[in-house]
Amino acid sequence: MLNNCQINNFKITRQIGAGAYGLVFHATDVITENEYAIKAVVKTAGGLAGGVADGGAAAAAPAAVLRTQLYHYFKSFQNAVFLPAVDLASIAALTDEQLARAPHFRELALHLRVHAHPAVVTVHQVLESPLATFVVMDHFERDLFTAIVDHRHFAGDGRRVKKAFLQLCSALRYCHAQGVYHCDIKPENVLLDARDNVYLCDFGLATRAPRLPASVCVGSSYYMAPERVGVRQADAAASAALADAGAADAAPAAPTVPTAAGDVWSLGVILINLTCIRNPWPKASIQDDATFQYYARDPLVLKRILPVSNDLCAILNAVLQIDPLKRISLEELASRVASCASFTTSGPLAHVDVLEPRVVHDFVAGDDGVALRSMLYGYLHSDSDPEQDYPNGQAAADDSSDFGGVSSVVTTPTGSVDGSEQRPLHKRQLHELQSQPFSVAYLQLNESTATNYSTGSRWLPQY
Ligand SMILES: Nc1ncnc2c1ncn2[C@@H]1O[C@H](COP(=O)(O)OP(=O)(O)OP(=O)(O)O)[C@@H](O)[C@H]1O
Repeated sequence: MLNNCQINNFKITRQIGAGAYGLVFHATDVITENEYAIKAVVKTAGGLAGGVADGGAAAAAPAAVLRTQLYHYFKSFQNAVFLPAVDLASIAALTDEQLARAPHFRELALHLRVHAHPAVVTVHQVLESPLATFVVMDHFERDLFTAIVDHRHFAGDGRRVKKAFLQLCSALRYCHAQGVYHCDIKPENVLLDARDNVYLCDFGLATRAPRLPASVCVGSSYYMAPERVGVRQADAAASAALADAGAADAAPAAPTVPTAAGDVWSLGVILINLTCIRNPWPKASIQDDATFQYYARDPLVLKRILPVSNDLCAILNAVLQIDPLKRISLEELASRVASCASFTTSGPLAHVDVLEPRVVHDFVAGDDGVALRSMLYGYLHSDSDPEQDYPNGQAAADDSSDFGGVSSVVTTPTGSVDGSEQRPLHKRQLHELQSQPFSVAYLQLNESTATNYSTGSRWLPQY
């Protein structure tokens, strides 16, 4: 419907995405013919449809509402608008107080703090209109989910798996070093270029809080760490029982949990996706998920439910530590994956190349060596990163303010949302979902609120 509308020198050619917070379009620069993705983010404090204050009426189809508004906006200017660009550095430098007054810049501000890393999608311009902010980014044809599941792109190539994974480790380590925690690491939020380089995107759930209260539930359910799923009474009791039996590493519920460790867990699930084309469980909850309960009792159960080698199982056990304080660091994870000789018990990934440091360097440096220093951050800096160290009993920099007091934010594995229910988030709004073919809905505003959980995914574990 917005095809052939033009913003400055960018001609919109088609819509390529719709999420909780905006619409994404493919666009071509009419001068250079370069391709871009342009994300339109609505400029209201409540998000796409005004938040819960409107009783959910406008929230029925937020993407459609924005699309219609944009249609009329462009039409009133004969389909060509000329918009001022906002200085990127000034957005990145916005303080929390300023972002509270301009919440539509929040995701962008965090993204801009880390987009210098070659494995993070680059933002080129931010254009302001009265209706929406338009974010002009690099465009990539496919995401990691499509490459893994639909194209089986990684199924037979261990070096390709390692390249993608090591680049992700490097990107995430860079984000954490900049004090940005993604909180929604999943294949749908990783884009892929024709040379198999990966690019992290969608900082819509990112936060600068190094620790979050254990009651904050944020992320996409398949990829959420157990401490992110939310500690409820029943889980705490089950954990305690397991701990009493000496059967698990389960720790008693902590008041806050390290945010970075949640991202590391999600990477562990992505490693399973890349090597096994499966997810281990729909949700890392002892109470709600029988498979995860088995895993909590015996981590070696991974070898029974997935075709993983002993080597990979050991790595996964180090990543998927139930206690976030015991989880492996990103540096160690990258190093162990680089030197892993076997991912699976049989098939093409049963024997994979052990990577020499030079090859790792090439993989993470990118073809053109752009921003080599930041790319290599995770490999060349041996000094510990304060954001990554979580000694027991450390004074908690507890901060759930990024989540607007809302304790639960869960996105769909598909990355798309159809807006059947909404709640405020990041002083914008959430959510969603249910009717998508493999969506997961899970909204929990506090411990007493009923949980709504459904799934029907291509990712469903097959044992
Ligand atoms: N740079 C890009 N190149 C190509 N496609 C993109 C790009 N950025 C986003 N997309 C597409 O648009 C979709 C939605 O983008 P994004 O995830 O940033 O929006 P969102 O509103 O935060 O979505 P969600 O609520 O589902 O997380 C993505 O799943 C992806 O398919």
